[in-house]
Amino acid sequence: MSIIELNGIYTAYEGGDKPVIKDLSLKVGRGEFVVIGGPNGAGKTTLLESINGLVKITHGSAKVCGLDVRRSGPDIRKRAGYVIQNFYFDPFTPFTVEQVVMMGRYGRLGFFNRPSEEDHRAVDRAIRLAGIEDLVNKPIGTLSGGQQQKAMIAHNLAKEPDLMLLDEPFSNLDFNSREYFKGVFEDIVRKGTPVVMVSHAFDGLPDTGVRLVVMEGGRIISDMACRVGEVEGVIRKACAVC
Ligand SMILES: Nc1ncnc2c1ncn2[C@@H]1O[C@H](COP(=O)(O)OP(=O)(O)OP(=O)(O)O)[C@@H](O)[C@H]1O
Repeated sequence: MSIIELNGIYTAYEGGDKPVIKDLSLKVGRGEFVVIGGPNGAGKTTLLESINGLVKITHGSAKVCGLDVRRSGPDIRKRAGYVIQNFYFDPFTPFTVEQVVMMGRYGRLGFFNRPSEEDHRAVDRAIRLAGIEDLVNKPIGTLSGGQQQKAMIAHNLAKEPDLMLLDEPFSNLDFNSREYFKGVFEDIVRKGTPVVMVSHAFDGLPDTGVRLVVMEGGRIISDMACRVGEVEGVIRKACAVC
């Protein structure tokens, strides 16, 4: 069964006169690691936000986790992790790192319910996995860009999502952290959860082989499986536009 099933979708921003995504079809199943590349403005972020219902789909059909995206955006967002590109918290944001990671559980437990033992265990696991144990009591807005990014990855890991959407998740991370999180994402895929990662420079490609999707002008212009060792050659061939 496909986790993502888009058929001929068009999407437009509020007030935008032209569609950004045009006649795009994409199927992603369990255990797939899909990397989306392409030039600035190609529609990569818009595609992620079409998948989780944040951008309006005007034509075509879209199912994610078995739900109709046009009707069930909020439910899909409870089940899909989404690490946003270049997101920064205001320095005065009144939440600690641990609270932000716990918010990843709210889709399961509801805003007003008390976290259970299981929620605390999931949060502890995510914090450990992201290597931010020393930051848990710090106000999120006082952290560096890279530390905030790790906290947001932890927030999405704590969610234990059915699908993980990542928008340039390595942009603020140093080399060692990139290598480390690449392994974390590979592990999610190995356990069956599909990952769809936007990576402008095809950065942080997993060593295990990957499906490379290249976008330009709101369309997919290339979609191919690519085994370990083939990545560079495939990118050169597929992505003269990048
Ligand atoms: N909130 C918005 N309202 C209107 N148009 C938008 C909005 N966000 C993006 N766009 C437009 O949609 C198009 C695609 O943008 P998008 O951010 O999806 O591209 P991208 O491939 O992710 O680019 P980049 O590599 O620079 O992040 C661009 O022309 C952009 O101007």
